[in-house]
Amino acid sequence: MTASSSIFQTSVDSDILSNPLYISAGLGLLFVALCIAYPDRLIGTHARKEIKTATPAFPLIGNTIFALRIYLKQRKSLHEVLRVQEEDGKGGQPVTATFPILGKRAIVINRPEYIHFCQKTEFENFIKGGPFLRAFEDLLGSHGIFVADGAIWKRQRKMASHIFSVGNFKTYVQETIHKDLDLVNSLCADSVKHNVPVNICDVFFRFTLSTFSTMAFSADLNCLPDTVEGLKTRNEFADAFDSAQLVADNRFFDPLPLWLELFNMQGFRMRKNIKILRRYCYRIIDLRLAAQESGEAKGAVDSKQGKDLLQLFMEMGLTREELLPIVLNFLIAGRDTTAQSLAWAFYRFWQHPEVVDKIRQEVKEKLGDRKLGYDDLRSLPYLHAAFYEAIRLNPAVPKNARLAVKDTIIRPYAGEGVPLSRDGKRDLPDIPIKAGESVLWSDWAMARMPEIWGADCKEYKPERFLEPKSDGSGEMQIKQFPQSFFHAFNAGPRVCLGQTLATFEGMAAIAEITKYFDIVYDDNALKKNPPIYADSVTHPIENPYSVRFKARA
Ligand code: HEM
Repeated sequence: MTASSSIFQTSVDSDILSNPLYISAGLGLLFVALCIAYPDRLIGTHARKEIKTATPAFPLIGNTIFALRIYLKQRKSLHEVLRVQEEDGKGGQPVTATFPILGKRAIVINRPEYIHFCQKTEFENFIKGGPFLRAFEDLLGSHGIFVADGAIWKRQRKMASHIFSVGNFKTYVQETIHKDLDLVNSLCADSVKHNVPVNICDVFFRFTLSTFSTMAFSADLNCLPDTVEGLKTRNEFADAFDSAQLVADNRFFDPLPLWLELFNMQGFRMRKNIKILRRYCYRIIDLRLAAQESGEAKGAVDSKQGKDLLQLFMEMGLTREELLPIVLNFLIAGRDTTAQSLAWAFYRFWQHPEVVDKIRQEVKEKLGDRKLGYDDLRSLPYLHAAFYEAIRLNPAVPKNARLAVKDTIIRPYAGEGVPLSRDGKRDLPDIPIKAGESVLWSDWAMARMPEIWGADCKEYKPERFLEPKSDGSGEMQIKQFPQSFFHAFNAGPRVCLGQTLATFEGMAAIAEITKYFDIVYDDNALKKNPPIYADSVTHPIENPYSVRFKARA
């Protein structure tokens, strides 16, 4: 090449580079090429042809708008998951979505067969990981049982399992729950006396907070009054806890970096809530530390009823600061889940008064004037079924996710004991998943899928949980579904630790309240304004309802 032609060439190049028309055309071409390469998925993600993509999906941003609508509260998360399942995953098929959250790709696995694989067959490969840390670390710490993985989680689980021993149930747990139910009954009687309605959802929250803090921390928080007047004192801890959970849940759908919370309302709210919660929990911990020093920590370390949860963790040598997230993690588990389940159950009772009649009849026949004891759990199958059916339709943890540690193929029929679809069909594909991507499921959506629960899945039918005993007596017993089928209590090594406690507490509360009182619902209010869920980590009622009570003769 001659010197003149090279000078000529350079000037043409620089002309192209400085000509806005050429630059725009080049960028336009690049954009079109990228849109062709990523027609319905987030830029940089791998194609996943085996599974359908959730709608709406756009070139380069994938399903970001889907997540943003939930984040901005324009759509309700559970309804969106169900819509995607019904429209894009017809017949209960898996669906996938890409967005700048949950490892850039989530695969919706709303089927027991997939859940079994991720929570049992390859449990070690599907962890809580980054998304949970991002949402919860400032609130629940990185070491709390709900957030931790691996050895830290295992240690906490082992330690906590001690308080759920049968011995503990037959003494301390049973006694504490009935003591608090006596307070609930006095409260209901007081509302009859003054003929005033009571926010029953609030009463359940106070009841479970009171019983759990007594059982786990031997702390009386004075949050459960025995008069209607007492309900006027708001529970600062509960308010802060509810608000913090709403923020934590929103973070799962927030595509922006978390440090922006330093400057926005969401961050401000969270910091304020955490301050209140810490103050409250430190009160519980400091009371114990003081009692220990003065030798007064009697109930907590009494060998007859076993050590309470706080004592068990203290003996691990944890500091005051390390104990804080443990107290919070267990409070969220012990308070919210059971209280919300009871609030939804009593709403179902409004829709199905015949269920209450059957519960009363069973309780009268089997218990007479006795209070429900741990040994009675098996002899009240209808009450049990009525509570579980309410939990099926309104599970306390309505959606959940896990992160894949390494590349794998999710095989829906791997291994023994895999629960198959209702008709025993093998109708699901294998799903390849890459390290860092997420699986997502919703027990709330699964409860509404005919492929899992049959054509009447959306109806409240306790009979679903009943089957005849095999001894030919004609008596009924509670039906045992595989964990990944009736999945409201989770499955595999991380199955709910408090299932028996929650079952006992819920059944005892329903038995006691319906024994002594008729519940008078405000039909007009409930028809006009039926309970809807708030998008949260658990499943609270956004618009709690009130009832009146009438003493039964
Ligand atoms: C109806 C009431 C309840 C329901 C539906 C329920 C449901 C669940 C679910 C779905 C999980 C799994 C969460 C996850 O891993 O992401 C879980 C875990 C757990 N639950 Fe429950 N729960 C209930 C009541 C309770 C109660 C009363 C306690 C008492 C402390 C409790 C203690 C726990 C604990 C400690 C875990 C963590 C287990 C682990 O990760 O190893 N739960 N529960």
